[in-house]
Amino acid sequence: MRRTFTELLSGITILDLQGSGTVGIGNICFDSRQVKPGSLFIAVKGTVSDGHDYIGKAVELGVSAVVCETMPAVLAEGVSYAVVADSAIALGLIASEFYDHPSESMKVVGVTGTNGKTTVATLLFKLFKELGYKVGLVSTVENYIHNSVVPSTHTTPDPIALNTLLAEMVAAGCDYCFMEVSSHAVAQHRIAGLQFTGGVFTNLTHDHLDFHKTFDAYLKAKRGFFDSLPKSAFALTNADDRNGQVMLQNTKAYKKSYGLKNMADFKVRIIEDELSGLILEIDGQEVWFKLIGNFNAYNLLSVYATAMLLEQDSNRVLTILSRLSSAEGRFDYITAPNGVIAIVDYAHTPDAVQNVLSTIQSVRKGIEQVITVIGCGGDRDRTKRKPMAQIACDWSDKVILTSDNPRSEEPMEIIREMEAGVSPENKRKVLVIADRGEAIRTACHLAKAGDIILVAGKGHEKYQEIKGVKHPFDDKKVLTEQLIQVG
Ligand SMILES: CC(=O)N[C@H]1[C@@H](OP(=O)(O)OP(=O)(O)OC[C@H]2O[C@@H](n3ccc(=O)[nH]c3=O)[C@H](O)[C@@H]2O)O[C@H](CO)[C@@H](O)[C@@H]1O[C@H](C)C(=O)N[C@@H](C)C(=O)N[C@H](CCC(=O)O)C(=O)O
Ligand SMILES: Nc1ncnc2c1ncn2[C@@H]1O[C@H](COP(=O)(O)OP(=O)(O)OP(=O)(O)O)[C@@H](O)[C@H]1O
Ligand SMILES: N[C@H](CCC[C@H](N)C(=O)O)C(=O)O
Ligand SMILES: [Mg+2]
Repeated sequence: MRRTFTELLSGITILDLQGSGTVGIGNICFDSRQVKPGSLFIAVKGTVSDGHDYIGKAVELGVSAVVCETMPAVLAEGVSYAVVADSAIALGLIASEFYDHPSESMKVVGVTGTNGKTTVATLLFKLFKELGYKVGLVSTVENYIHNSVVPSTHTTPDPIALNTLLAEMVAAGCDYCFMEVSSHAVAQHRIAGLQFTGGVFTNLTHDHLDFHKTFDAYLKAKRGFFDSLPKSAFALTNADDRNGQVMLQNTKAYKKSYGLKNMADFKVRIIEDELSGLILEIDGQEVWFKLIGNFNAYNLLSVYATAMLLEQDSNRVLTILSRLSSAEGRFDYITAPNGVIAIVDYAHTPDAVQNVLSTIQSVRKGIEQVITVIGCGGDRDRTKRKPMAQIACDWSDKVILTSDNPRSEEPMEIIREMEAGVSPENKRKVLVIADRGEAIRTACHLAKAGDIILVAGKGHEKYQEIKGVKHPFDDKKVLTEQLIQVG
């Protein structure tokens, strides 16, 4: 794929151009550490550093052209430079152009919200595959190009990685792509230039305030996704979420809603919510689903509604959906030979912890203990720590506070911040064991037949990040080894 510099900039206002606009570009990049000779380097301002500081390095490594927001004081001979108002937006548009607008050659549906994105996007991916389509998936757990897995690094990748993936999906003949749209991705314009057929909103609760600073800024980032949808797209919102309507305030897309409580275009009624699954009434039909918990009634309904908006057959959709299991590490449970039930769940926000624990309360028989093992991620929203610990204590009989991914932080410091959320009357329930493996094993030793262990926060993750090193770690593996040994 070789294009001229100005061809790649089509649709972008160039504020200043120095050098030739017709220079051929063989590759695009935004990281000086990945420059290949003949590339176009796009300088983006980041959260840690500023790509503009690496223009000199990129030029040394042989780039042919540079896109930036301020013209460098010294220009290298034979290199072309274009100044644009926002190079993060330009990066998205250039990446789409470079890969021939792959999002326009498929039906791409984006899913955004604090919790449930992976669950909804993955269910849609599995459903549409079973309906007979070729499908792509962009998600926190894994990306898929129909049957081939591409490891995931982010919930929503950077624009170049994203358009590369989408182009591969188009090349593989995919009809649909279901993708998670994180608030970071909207704020950093990772999705600029993509054409969506539809957008789905799950819910908005406390998360990522380290990055967005205020809840209002977080809300606006999520809403930005719907603001950018075209008239031809659908915008499907959760009618029961406090911010469900606000999300669609400015959208040009046609608005649809789903819900359990409030008036909505797509409605569901919970008939039964048990450990064996959910029985829901959707569109007048009673259907059993493998997924567990009230919150999954929302996820299933949004998947059903999306399929209806994409004009699929209602009966086939419900039949297939009823057979599907959830994404890996989402209410993933094992029953040990000694009768202990252990659940691994990716709950890493206060709302998710509350949802998963209230689900456990609603399905438990009565006398058994609920033992929760929980930590909070380092270098992420610190204000989640207190409420997550508080909710864990309020809804469990015993809580083991431990480490999640401490990243660069001191594990015990994070745990101390969590402990501040433990009320005096809950103190007796709490144990502190910083080593996550040890914490899980202790929970297994404490549990008796019928007891329920919840290991929250890391779900599918196969590593634990401590001081910049990712050590192999798998909650479910530790549980399985321990419970089979104990049992
Ligand atoms: C906070 C955040 O979102 N950071 C992302 C961001 O990095 P950054 O802004 O810190 O970049 P930076 O280091 O300041 O560098 C600025 C620019 O200079 C360039 N640079 C830098 C150094 C150098 O030597 N040469 C060079 O050219 C960089 O390539 C970049 O273009 O842009 C990078 C490239 O796209 C991302 O990899 C990085 O994700 C980091 C690793 C991350 O952990 N992100 C998380 C918080 C994230 O994005 N999470 C969301 C949501 C999760 C969810 O709830 O599901 C996600 O979508 O995954
Ligand atoms: N609709 C929902 N409402 C509230 N909580 C939910 C919902 N769906 C899932 N959860 C909870 O949130 C956890 C994460 O779910 P999921 O991975 O689907 O969300 P996500 O939005 O993709 O998260 P992330 O932002 O980390 O990618 C689940 O393990 C469950 O505890
Ligand atoms: N995508 C989420 C993942 C959090 C998972 C949790 N295990 C942690 O490390 O905090 C984030 O980047 O905030
Ligand atoms: Mg996700």
